[in-house]
Amino acid sequence: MFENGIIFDISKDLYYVKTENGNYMSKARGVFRKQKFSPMVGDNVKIEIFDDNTAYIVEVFERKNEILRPPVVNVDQAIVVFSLKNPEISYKIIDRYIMYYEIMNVPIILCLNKCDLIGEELEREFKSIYEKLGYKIIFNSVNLDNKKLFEELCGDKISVITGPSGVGKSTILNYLNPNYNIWVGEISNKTKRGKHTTRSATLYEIFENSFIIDTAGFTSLDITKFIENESQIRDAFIEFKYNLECKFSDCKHINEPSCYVKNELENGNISKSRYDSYLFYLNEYLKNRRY
Ligand SMILES: Nc1nc2c(ncn2[C@@H]2O[C@H](COP(=O)(O)OP(=O)(O)OP(=O)(O)O)[C@@H](O)[C@H]2O)c(=O)[nH]1
Ligand SMILES: [Zn+2]
Repeated sequence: MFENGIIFDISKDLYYVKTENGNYMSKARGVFRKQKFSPMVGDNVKIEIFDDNTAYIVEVFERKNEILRPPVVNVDQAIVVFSLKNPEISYKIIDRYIMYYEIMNVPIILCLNKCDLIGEELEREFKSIYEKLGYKIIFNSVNLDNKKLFEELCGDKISVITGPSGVGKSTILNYLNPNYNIWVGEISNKTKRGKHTTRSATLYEIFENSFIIDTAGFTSLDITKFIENESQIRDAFIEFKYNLECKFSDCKHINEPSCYVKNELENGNISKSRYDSYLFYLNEYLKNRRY
């Protein structure tokens, strides 16, 4: 019997696959190993289930994308959670997350959490920088009921939820689904889940058919490893996309004459904090890259 499903967890060489009819613990056919191909969390797969209840992945369908941190494929969006108080997350760090997911080609939703702790002025400053970039922004706190909004944004999608430690990611997930950190379901072909030590990323079904991956934050060094060239950094700042209007088509927007970005910076249309982040991460990359 064949069924299609999605890998929601991996432990050693066991793949946990959710299909319409249940969850199956599967092995991968040897052919994948020979091709040095590893099925990943988020993969859409075909499994073959035998009478003795063993299951094997026989086919992995084409991937939409693949991100490295956390190691997941077919991600629809990243929800970047941060706070401006308790902890006070700097714009530079927010920009690091944005940059990373832009480079990974994953749509971004910003979630300013703990809104109850910040005054109007700080909120206004934040809005003046980030609203004009065009990212969806969720203003959230424990006092606000944003369940519907999250449901709408996450419906039928695989979302990564990420952000620095302590900003309230677990609180959000628990609020959205009080069972979120409990095992997602029974395994149809085994009674015990078995030892589960090498967990790297797990899809949780936060709402029906809406998966979320909770992931810890990352450091800037992690990012430098994934960047292949400096223009990727420039292009990750989406308001710099007017490259064509710079005199030089490969303008880095630093010292070049007739630079649209520097012009916009002077006019106040591009935020100084964003431009500073760009210079900061560009320098960091140039310092750390391996030749
Ligand atoms: N004032 C306020 N505090 C909050 C809010 N949301 C969460 N907290 C508190 O912030 C602290 C950290 O929340 P967590 O949900 O554990 O944060 P996290 O992002 O999951 O942290 P890590 O597990 O370290 O990644 C807890 O003490 C929460 O009670 C909020 O909206 N307002
Ligand atoms: Zn320029």
